[in-house]
Amino acid sequence: MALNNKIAVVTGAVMGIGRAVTETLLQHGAKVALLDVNEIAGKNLTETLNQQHGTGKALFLKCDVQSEQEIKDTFQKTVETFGGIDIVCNNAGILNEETWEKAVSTNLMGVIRGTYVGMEHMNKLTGGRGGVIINMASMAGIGPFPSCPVYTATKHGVVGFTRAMGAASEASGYGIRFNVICPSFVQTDFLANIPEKLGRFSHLADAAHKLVDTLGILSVSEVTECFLELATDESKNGEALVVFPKGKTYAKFPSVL
Ligand SMILES: NC(=O)C1=CN([C@@H]2O[C@H](COP(=O)(O)OP(=O)(O)OC[C@H]3O[C@@H](n4cnc5c(N)ncnc54)[C@H](O)[C@@H]3O)[C@@H](O)[C@H]2O)C=CC1
Ligand SMILES: CC/C=C\CC(=O)/C=C/C=C\C=C\C=C\[C@@H](O)[C@@H](O)C/C=C\CCC(=O)O
Repeated sequence: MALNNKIAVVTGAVMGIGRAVTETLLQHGAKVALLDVNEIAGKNLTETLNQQHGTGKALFLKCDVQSEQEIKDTFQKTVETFGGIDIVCNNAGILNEETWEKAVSTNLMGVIRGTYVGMEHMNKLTGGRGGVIINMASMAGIGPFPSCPVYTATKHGVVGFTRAMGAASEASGYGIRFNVICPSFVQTDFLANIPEKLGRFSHLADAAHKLVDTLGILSVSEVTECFLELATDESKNGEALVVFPKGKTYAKFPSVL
């Protein structure tokens, strides 16, 4: 699928990986709705992006992915402004083992909300034109990360949900592909103040830092390369693409059938 003139929604679009995904989409000729809780930074970034890529290419919409109503309203506004939705990147996520219910609501439920509302506009069976939904998990969605069990659970949930949606789409004819990216550590503000975010597991912060040293740190562009591959390669559906500094690989899962 070529990205030129496609319409995309990115959650958590103002910082880090989401911002890089947004910039990549714009560079490839797509129009992008940037959804984020950070209104001031979001408006500033969008002004800059429209100067770089052309007026009206980027649209900032304040949205907390914890709210189904805000997701519905902002996706609707995207359709009214740009004329449809072809690509959704459910990227917004947090690390906080203390306020763990907020982490579940943001990281897992936010992805499910964004997927289901995205489908309302994209499903070929209900008048949409199909497209691709790419969710942001983590390597912690493939293997356990002892210092953050709830974060691990949310990311395992995102991987399982995306794979199941890929199979459901194929079986139902939605015309939408569903894929998930599982990066190891990425150079963003997310990695700041890790011990404070681990709550009752803050005593495992040193082990987490050692894992960062062992695995190394990815640049956001290594993640956007994965995004581009999953967005443009029409053969990819229900895939989990794992990326770490040594390279990227499609995850293989045990089959019970
Ligand atoms: N940085 C890393 O090492 C890794 C990050 N990830 C995942 O990538 C995704 C993005 O992470 P980063 O860019 O590193 O984080 P970041 O903290 O740099 O940026 C996150 C963005 O999401 C926004 N956001 C947070 N909560 C939100 C909410 N409820 N609704 C809407 N927007 C919200 C923030 O305002 C910010 O703009 C997350 O899902 C994270 O779990 C996965 C693997 C590694
Ligand atoms: C602290 C969280 C920071 C970033 C979030 C993120 O999503 C990054 C994840 C990066 C890598 C995750 C790797 C998980 C690997 C597991 O499967 C195990 O192999 C790790 C086992 C032990 C690690 C040592 C420890 O933390 O105790």
